[in-house]
Amino acid sequence: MSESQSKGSLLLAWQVKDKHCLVIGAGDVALSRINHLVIAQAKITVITGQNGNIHPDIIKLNEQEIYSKIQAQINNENFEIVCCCIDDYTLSTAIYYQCKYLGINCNIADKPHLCDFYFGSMINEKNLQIMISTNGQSPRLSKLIKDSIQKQFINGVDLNIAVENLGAIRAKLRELKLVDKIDPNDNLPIIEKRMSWIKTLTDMYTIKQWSSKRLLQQEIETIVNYFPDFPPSI
Ligand SMILES: C[C@@]1(CC(=O)O)C2=NC(=C\c3[nH]c(c(CCC(=O)O)c3CC(=O)O)Cc3[nH]c(c(CC(=O)O)c3CCC(=O)O)/C=C3\N/C(=C\2)[C@@H](CCC(=O)O)[C@]3(C)CC(=O)O)/[C@H]1CCC(=O)O
Ligand SMILES: NC(=O)c1ccc[n+]([C@@H]2O[C@H](COP(=O)([O-])OP(=O)(O)OC[C@H]3O[C@@H](n4cnc5c(N)ncnc54)[C@H](O)[C@@H]3O)[C@@H](O)[C@H]2O)c1
Repeated sequence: MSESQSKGSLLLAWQVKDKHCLVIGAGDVALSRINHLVIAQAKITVITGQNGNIHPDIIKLNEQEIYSKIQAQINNENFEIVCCCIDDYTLSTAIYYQCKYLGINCNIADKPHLCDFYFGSMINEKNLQIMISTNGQSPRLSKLIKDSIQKQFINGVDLNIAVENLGAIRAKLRELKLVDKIDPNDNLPIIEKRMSWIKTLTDMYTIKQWSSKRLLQQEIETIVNYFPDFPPSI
């Protein structure tokens, strides 16, 4: 890789649904980690301190039984990730090395050299998620950039409607169970055709147009039935 190429992190959409994730601490930072894990539908365990300093929203979530608050030993559990958000640097460092010993990926809040992954500023609009990272250079700037992107949702463009419309069209198209006329056992030509069709269709209308109206099931079917041709452009 040449020096001129940019360097950053590997930004992924980590699938932790139903996987066991551990949050240590119960303050503001722990709450933000928990909220991200709730959205990702993880199985969450929170270890709180013994001084009773638990964020009220964490208590509320627990009452809703969205996650289970139990005391757990890291050693006895197969955790997908560990998020440590406590105000005890010595203990955090020990937790980091214990996680490394056990091969668990972990994030020690605000200690970049003790993080296998960073949290970024997140926009969570149902299926549309946007993460901003400055790779540790300026978390506050990450937040400001996120806030400025988020204004798009307030200014009359609900991008999530575009996500839903195109998600539904893609799902309907795949339901058609198309087969290749030349070789019915070969799926590849159909996949190629389907991908190229959905790419062209997505590009035919602007993001604003895709966001302007939630399509009805019947309208989705009408659009998909044009395949391999296209509906008229607006
Ligand atoms: C984005 C966000 C996500 C989240 O935590 O959910 C996040 N920090 C947020 C806020 C924030 N954190 C800090 C401030 C004070 C102002 C400032 O410093 O700017 C503010 C601003 C505020 O509170 O408004 C202090 C701070 N943070 C780190 C250090 C250590 C260092 O720099 O060495 C210090 C200095 C501590 C000290 O001085 O001792 C380190 C990390 N913080 C990260 C993430 C990772 C890098 C992500 C990236 O670069 O994009 C990384 C590397 C590791 C991690 O923690 O995962 C969240 C915004 C949430 C939102 O969008 O609302
Ligand atoms: N990203 C940010 O905005 C930000 C701001 C300030 C601090 N921080 C960093 O993140 C850490 C947590 O921040 P916070 O604002 O949530 O702090 P906080 O003081 O609100 O919460 C700390 C939590 O850790 C718990 N705790 C302490 N020792 C524990 C132990 N041995 N076992 C289990 N739990 C224990 C406490 O009970 C408390 O719930 C800070 O220490 C700091 O390193 C981050």
